[in-house]
Amino acid sequence: MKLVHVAVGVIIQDESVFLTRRHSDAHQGGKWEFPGGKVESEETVAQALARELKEEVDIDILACQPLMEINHDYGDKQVKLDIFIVDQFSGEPSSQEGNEQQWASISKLGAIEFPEANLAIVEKLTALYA
Ligand SMILES: Nc1nc2c([nH]c(=O)n2[C@H]2C[C@H](O)[C@@H](COP(=O)(O)OP(=O)(O)OP(=O)(O)O)O2)c(=O)[nH]1
Ligand SMILES: [Mg+2]
Repeated sequence: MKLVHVAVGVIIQDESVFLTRRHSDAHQGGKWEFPGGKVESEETVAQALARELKEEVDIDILACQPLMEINHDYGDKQVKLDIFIVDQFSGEPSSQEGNEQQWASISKLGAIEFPEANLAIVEKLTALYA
């Protein structure tokens, strides 16, 4: 089974979070996600998070805090998500890879289609911020 370690950034501003939509042909395609991606072998999780958020949404992280870690088995792929709250950054997040994007109110995250592993993230964000 393929195991992937993923750094994930919950970019928060004014009680909303920044989401991008996964390409339809990607794993979990078409679903909304928090920007992020695979931790490369020579990187720390923090380095991977900074690199992915720069590449995918063109922001520089000024401060982040660990939120939670989720291990999830999709059947075809096992993921370990290392999730961080990113509440201080420079630049305005904007999808660099042509994906759809949106700022979504934390109180309305329950209505958005995420990959299954994200359910626990939505629950925690709702409890903390909504
Ligand atoms: N970025 C991100 N990935 C998520 C979330 N929820 C979730 O299950 N995943 C899964 C989907 C993918 O299997 C994996 C992320 O891997 P990825 O393929 O997007 O990694 P990457 O950005 O490095 O992209 P690439 O190497 O394929 O170009 O984690 C989420 O909220 N954000
Ligand atoms: Mg990615």
